[in-house]
Amino acid sequence: MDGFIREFLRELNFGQGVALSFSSINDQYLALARTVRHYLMARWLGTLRRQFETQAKGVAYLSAEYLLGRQLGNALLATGLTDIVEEGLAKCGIDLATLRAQEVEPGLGNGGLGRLAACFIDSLATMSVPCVGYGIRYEYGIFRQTFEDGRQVEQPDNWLALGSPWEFPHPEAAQIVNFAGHTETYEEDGTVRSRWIPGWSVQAIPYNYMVPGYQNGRVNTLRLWSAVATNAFDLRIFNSGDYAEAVRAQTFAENISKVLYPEDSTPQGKELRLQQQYFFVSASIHDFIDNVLPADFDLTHLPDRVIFQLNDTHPVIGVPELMRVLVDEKDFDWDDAWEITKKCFAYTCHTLLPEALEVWSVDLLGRLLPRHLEIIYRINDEFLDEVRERFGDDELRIRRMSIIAEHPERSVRMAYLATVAGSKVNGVAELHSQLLRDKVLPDFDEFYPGKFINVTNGVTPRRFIRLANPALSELITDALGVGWLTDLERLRELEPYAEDEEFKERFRAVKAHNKRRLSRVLVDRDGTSVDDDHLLDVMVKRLHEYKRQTLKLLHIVTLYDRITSGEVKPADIVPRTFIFGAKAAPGYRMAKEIIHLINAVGSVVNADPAVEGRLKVLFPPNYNVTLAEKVIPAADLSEQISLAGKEASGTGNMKFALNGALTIGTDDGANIEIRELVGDDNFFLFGLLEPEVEALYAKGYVPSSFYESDEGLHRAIDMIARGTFSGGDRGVFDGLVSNLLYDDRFMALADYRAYIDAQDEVDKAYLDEDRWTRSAILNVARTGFFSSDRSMRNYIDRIWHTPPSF
Ligand SMILES: [N-]=[N+]=N[C@]1([C@H](N)O)O[C@H](CO)[C@@H](O)[C@H](O)[C@H]1O
Repeated sequence: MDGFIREFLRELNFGQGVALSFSSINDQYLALARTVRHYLMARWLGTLRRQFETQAKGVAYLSAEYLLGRQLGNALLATGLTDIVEEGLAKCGIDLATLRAQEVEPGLGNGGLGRLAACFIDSLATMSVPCVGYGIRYEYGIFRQTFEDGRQVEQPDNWLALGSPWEFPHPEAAQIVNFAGHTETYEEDGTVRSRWIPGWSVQAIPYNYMVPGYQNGRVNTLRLWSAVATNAFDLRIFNSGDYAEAVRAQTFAENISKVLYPEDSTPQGKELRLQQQYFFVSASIHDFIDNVLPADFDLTHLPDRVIFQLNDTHPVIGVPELMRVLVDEKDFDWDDAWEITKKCFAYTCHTLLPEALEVWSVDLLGRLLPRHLEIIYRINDEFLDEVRERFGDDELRIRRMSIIAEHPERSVRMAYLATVAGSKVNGVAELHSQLLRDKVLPDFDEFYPGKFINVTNGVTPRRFIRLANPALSELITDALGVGWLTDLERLRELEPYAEDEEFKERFRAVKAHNKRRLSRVLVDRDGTSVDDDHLLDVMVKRLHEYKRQTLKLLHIVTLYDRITSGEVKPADIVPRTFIFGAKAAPGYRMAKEIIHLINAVGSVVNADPAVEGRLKVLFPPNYNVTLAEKVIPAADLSEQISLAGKEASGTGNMKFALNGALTIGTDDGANIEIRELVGDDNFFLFGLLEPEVEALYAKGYVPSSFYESDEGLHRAIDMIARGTFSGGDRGVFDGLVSNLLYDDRFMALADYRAYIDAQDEVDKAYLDEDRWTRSAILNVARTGFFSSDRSMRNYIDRIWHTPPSF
């Protein structure tokens, strides 16, 4: 410990340049972060050296998003230094928790996809698998959400403002990334070749982040790129007095990595977004070839050294980029280059929403990346030749399968390009992968037998059990001993404890403790609190109509109506606190309307003495990884109520079950696999199944018919319509009400009755405390499958073939 204190004070004095007695919390946090990273440095350098010596095949994970969460706690856990640091700091009169709370989390992602990437690289490091995560170092991450009069207002997320001690910039390893310009063909030894004459370029500066394995001596690397101008400052123009023009190039370049696009599942076809995608993918591919591979490496063997995993379609421009590098820069002939490329990529699809599958117009692509468009055209021509060979001149099939869509505008279907080029295509939950094969890409599943597989998502137990829920972790370790954190299926051994009175007592005490802890956090944060005798009913995820926060709202309004109409005595209602957490994409008007209504319903319910102590609605703003770590361990009920066939997987659902919450949910995404593992008795299932949804769409869905035929639903919608939650002003939520009655694309009204009935079952179950506790323990015991370590084992065995290398 003395060693730690010495290091820390040295870092404070010589790193921060302050004496302990004059140091700010931020000084102390930065000094601590840098001290802790010292303890990881040897492991990092050791990992890099061993990787270079062994030349083992590794994963290059290409993702436009990484939702990392705070780093300090995870670094302390990985090094096993938490207790020493806590005591050492206490000796200096410093509280570790205060410094941990000082860290601003890097919000470099929108939701599930970004967090999944973070869980995956954590697991690969803990499993000693060589991996470099590649992405973008956005200067501004996902916006900070505030509420004004119940409406979402976005604030810029200036996460770097107070310093960023976990990153290591390496300007000397910058890559040049080109854009625009034109191509020209030329003849060489009888072969017509094409070359790209770019119009402009930027520099990509790498910032390295440690990805520490859990107590295994290994530290992998996350390399995030930041854009700067190739010539940042034009002195000649400056001396001519046009100061803004003098730095225009720099401003222009910086824009590329300035800010994360805040859309989740609805991509923005903006040019800057494509610039961002090409920027990090081109820099990453060149970096891997120039800096990870030995200088004289023969790229014919590239597939033996790396698999580029495409995290959704965002990095798919990497396919024509590798072809360009091999053909134009390394003089490979086309066919050889294509054979290499096809073995080097694999693609994970994360969605089922047609509007979420990215397409880029050939106009934009031709302007920004003219050589890449040429390459895509040739890939498509050769692919369609193969299709014709197999199926003859079936024009409809050719048009359906062409990477180039002709309507509504000639554009490149990135999911098709990824499927043609990828060695494997996977969905992220069983149902999702099946629907990908049957509904989204059936022609490709038929054309490429065996290419489509499933790898169900997972979450890292280091962050979402050990760090987020130390009380539960202690209880599990008391029962099972150590080792379960890296072998989560061992949670099965907890099953017998569901019948153990003392364990059940301690399990309930853990949940109550986490509720009190959450309440303290919310009191500090927003001045609100949680009653720990309330059933905590939690819905935290991005705001999207397919996730159906409106259905949750209709339940709350129904309960409120039951009490205020006198239909039910307040004492007969199981006291519930509803917690929402959700950001809406700034341009998603209906999502913002729903946020407004949640806050409106909350302010009326929370102020109404008739329901005081029975119903409470909380909507802490700015839901993020840090808040998730406090909310999820405190929850009793996990809301996973998307319309069947819409949520590819979900990962929050897994985190809740692993922390002892029971799920109320539809048979959608990974809910199905959770229900199958925990058992129907320990899951509140409701709602239309995916085939029933399709049948209702086909038959013609008339949402108002459900309103007409269900009195409870009728009353709930009428309460909203007549202004009960908007001071009697009927107009405020008119748009939302009309959308529900006459559009309701995601069938909230169709599933209303089944949902309300299931919620009444929840009330009955919760009143039987012993039954609820047993179910909660069985949820923990039976969901070890959802560790991201298991997901990684599946990727390694079925796609990557990158065994751990020690
Ligand atoms: N983009 N995207 N897709 C999602 C999430 N919104 O980020 O990816 C997540 C990670 O695969 C999924 O769990 C989730 O269902 C899916 O909607």
